[in-house]
Amino acid sequence: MTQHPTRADAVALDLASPLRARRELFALPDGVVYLDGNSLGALPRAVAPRLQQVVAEEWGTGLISSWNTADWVGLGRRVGDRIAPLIGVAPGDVHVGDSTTVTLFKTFVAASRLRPGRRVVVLEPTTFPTDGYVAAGVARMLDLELRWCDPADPAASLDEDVALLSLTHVDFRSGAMYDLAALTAAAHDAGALVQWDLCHSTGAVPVALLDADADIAVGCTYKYLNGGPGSPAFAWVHPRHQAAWDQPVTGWFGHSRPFDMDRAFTPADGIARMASGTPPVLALSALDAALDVFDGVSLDVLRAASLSLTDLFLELVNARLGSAFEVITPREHGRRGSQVSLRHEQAYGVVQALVERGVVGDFRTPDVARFGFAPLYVTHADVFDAVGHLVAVLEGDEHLRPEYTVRNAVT
Ligand SMILES: Cc1ncc(COP(=O)(O)O)c(C=O)c1O
Ligand SMILES: Nc1c(O)cccc1C(=O)C[C@H](N)C(=O)O
Repeated sequence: MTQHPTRADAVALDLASPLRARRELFALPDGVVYLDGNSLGALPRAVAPRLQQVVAEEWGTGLISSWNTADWVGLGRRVGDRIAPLIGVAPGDVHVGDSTTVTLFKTFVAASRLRPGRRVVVLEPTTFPTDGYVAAGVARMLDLELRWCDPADPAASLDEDVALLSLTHVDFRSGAMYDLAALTAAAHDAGALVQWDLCHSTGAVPVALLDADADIAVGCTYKYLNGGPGSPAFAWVHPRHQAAWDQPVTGWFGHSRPFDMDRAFTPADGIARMASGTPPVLALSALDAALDVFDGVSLDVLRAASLSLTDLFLELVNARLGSAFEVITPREHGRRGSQVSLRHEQAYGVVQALVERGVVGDFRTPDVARFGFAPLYVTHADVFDAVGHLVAVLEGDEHLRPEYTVRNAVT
């Protein structure tokens, strides 16, 4: 095998990293190398005390008055304001409150209604399944046509019938990243709107929605934003579309004056009309505390750290494992998110054997081992150790254990 960086080299990179103090903001278990932050982010230390305070004081003592005294009503907007700089938009334009799936339902419907003469919604077939399921449901409901594009060239599917191009910025399986600005421009050239699913980019990859002149974006907050299992998703709608934005779940929290209890629905101004029902205050509080870890972090520094980690992983895999795996993540920086995916016939066994050794990645059917590199808490030493365990798993045939022939893990 070829020469490769040593563990001392990896530690030196960690010591030189401007983010080195950030890892201490997370409560990671000892002895675990956590490379699954692209599925569920680690726990920031600030979350438990904040939840304790919200439960005991705001809920327990403040009771109903906390809607006003603790401004529970404005919590979603405040959290949205903290996500805004991470996706390159202005504060006041980000809604946080529902699951990604429900948010996508609202945005698919509202976006299609902005282009009434056009009947086609374009998606890449490699998208995360929920995006496709929701788009199909909306297409059935509104009598639209779903058009699956060539993932390598989504722009080729655009024509004068397309209302919306909806793409996932970073692919959940391969970690490949689309050129957000170029594809936004291509959609606009065809007279279509563009929606970006930012689940796998927000908090790890700089996103510049306003600079790119995008129309709509949706993303979850439990991956690189570390909001915790099931934390609410965000939605951004370009201000030019907000006045005409007509989302289908017109509940009282999206009303301009909810407590007037009017019979008629009058949507709130701006992005606030994306709300439907009572916001998930405990989940929003956890997310609010979790976002502290991004305070003072520049997106360029975050990106440099992410690329340094994925570069090192790729270099070590290449040098120490040769052709044992097919790397399905693009090697060009401009096309790579913050994960590396390796194809192997026994990928499930590989991932399970690694978990046994304390290295947590995940498996995606049928043959992909996925490793996410959350730049705020994954270190270069983690990367070095993970590859060492990967080598040991293959050398010891640990991935071939009979118990791994049945796939029974859900994540
Ligand atoms: C690209 C993408 N979209 C949507 C989702 C999921 O939606 P939800 O948060 O509703 O489970 C995921 C992951 O779970 C995802 O990776
Ligand atoms: N949201 C998840 C869940 O509730 C359970 C297990 C995994 C997830 C995920 O987020 C999966 C993830 N979106 C993926 O990229 O595969």
